Amino acid sequence: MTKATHIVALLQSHFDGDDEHFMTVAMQAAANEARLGHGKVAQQLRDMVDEARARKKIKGRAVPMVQPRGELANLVAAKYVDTRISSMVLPDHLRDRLERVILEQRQAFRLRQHGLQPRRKLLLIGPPGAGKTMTAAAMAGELKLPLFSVLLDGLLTKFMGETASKLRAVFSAMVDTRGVYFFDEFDAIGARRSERNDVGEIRRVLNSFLQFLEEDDSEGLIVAATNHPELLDPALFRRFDDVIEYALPSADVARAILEGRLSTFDTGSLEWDRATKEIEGLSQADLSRIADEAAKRTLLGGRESVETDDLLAAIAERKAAARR
Ligand SMILES: Nc1ncnc2c1ncn2[C@@H]1O[C@H](COP(=O)(O)OP(=O)(O)OP(=O)(O)O)[C@@H](O)[C@H]1O
Repeated sequence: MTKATHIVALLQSHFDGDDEHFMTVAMQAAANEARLGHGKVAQQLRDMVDEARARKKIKGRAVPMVQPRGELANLVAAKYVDTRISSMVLPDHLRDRLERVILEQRQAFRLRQHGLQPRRKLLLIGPPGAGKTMTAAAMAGELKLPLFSVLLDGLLTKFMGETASKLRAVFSAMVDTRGVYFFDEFDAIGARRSERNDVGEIRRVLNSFLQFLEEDDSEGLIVAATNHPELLDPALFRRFDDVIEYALPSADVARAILEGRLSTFDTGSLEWDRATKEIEGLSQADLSRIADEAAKRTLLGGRESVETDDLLAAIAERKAAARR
């Protein structure tokens, strides 16, 4: 058993907020356990101290990334978000996959203790407005991590080699600051290597990305998203831990999105069947806009309940805008 004096010293250093002394005492306790022949628990204590020290080192080096400085300021936009998976309307299979990533991240320490790696490199594919960006935000919100959106305009320059070095800066930031790093419109980076293009720059960028992704063992999440998976180099798919596919909403999902956004209104008299017939082909993003538009019509009409005509007019307007 660990000596009572160790427990007293651990408590004392905990109350004093002296992390270094806390870890020294923990190592003394480990040595004591080893002397008593309790090799397994001794090793467990040492591993925990090593892990805690590594985390501290990472934290200690952190740039205050909410305002990225220097070159990084042009490469990533940082923010804290409070989006949740529960605020998304998702088919069960998709919700299960996203929750699995979050669970693995939350239990990362336990997994690593057994030599297992949590899922942390995700590729999201699917049509525009289907919730890929919202997913990246929800991951950040659930894990209480900052969301770093990589700015393609800052990253992709016409000068050979410069983009690769900027990409390196983003990947080093991942080591310094744990967060969700979101590469939207990822096809701009991940297009096929065989594609002919200006002076081979894109090919070079892709090769760098593949290399950085492969070497990366930071603790954050890398989330790449594209509406054009067919343009991606096949080599990319297997470098991600998970490729998650998004689709336009089913009638049930569509109705749930509308109902969710209109939840502060009375929707009791809405003829849902008439409305859902009209929404085929519209995305989750279209539906949230439609709900907002119907809500405005209701409010400005001085009513408390949304009428079918409010919704049908909002749908027609959205479809017309999409055709333009
Ligand atoms: N599953 C969902 N549940 C509820 N609302 C959603 C969902 N997916 C998307 N939305 C709504 O649509 C908006 C746009 O979605 P988002 O930006 O995540 O789409 P995207 O797939 O990233 O699109 P793009 O490829 O055009 O960037 C969200 O801000 C949200 O209001």
